[in-house]
Amino acid sequence: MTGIKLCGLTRLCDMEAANELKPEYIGFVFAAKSRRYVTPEQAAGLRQALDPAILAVGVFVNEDPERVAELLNEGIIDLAQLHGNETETYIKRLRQLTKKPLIQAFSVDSAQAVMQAQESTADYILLDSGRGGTGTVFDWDFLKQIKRPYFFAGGLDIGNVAEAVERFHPYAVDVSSGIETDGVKDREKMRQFVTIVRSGRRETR
Ligand SMILES: O=C(O)c1ccccc1NCC(=O)[C@H](O)[C@H](O)COP(=O)(O)O
Repeated sequence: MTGIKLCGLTRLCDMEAANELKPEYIGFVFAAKSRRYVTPEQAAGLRQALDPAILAVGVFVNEDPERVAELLNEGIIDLAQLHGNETETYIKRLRQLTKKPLIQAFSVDSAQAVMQAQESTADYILLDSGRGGTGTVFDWDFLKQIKRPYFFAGGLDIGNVAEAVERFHPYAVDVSSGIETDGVKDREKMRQFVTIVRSGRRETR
């Protein structure tokens, strides 16, 4: 069954929605330039309100590995998502600092990018359209090449996620912009997104 990651959650009410919907993962964005940025202190508070069965992913862009490891080892997050230009050397360094799992994000703009993603030594790969959290869809035809399980991201929403799951059977789908209205998470869109993925089809009502 395809897993679900609801990314860019920032508020206590988002935790309540997640607890009700039970995605496998939620994401906190620690990239300072993001409008979804949360401080480690905010994330720690939100994490306390989160059902412990749901894994919390920290999203980082070229962050100091020491800082990433600190959040993992303190238990504020369960996995780190590397969403910048992190290299294999960076991953090796992070492995020395923590045993927690890593997700490496790749921007899918060519078949070559997909091949490069497959070679990653991270525990998981995430295929996205670019910088992250932009709501932009990439050319899904590039996914025909891939032979490794992946998080499928980039512009997914309640209108296209059923097709994404049906055609590609990803390890998990990842959404942020598609479950927002006017820049904040929308509980009803979150609910619809989760229902569609779980049932494998679009809601009729
Ligand atoms: O959300 C952000 O602002 C962000 C900033 C920098 C790096 C990553 C970021 N978000 C990651 C995600 O939200 C998801 O992993 C993914 O990109 C899906 O986003 P969307 O296309 O908006 O559904």
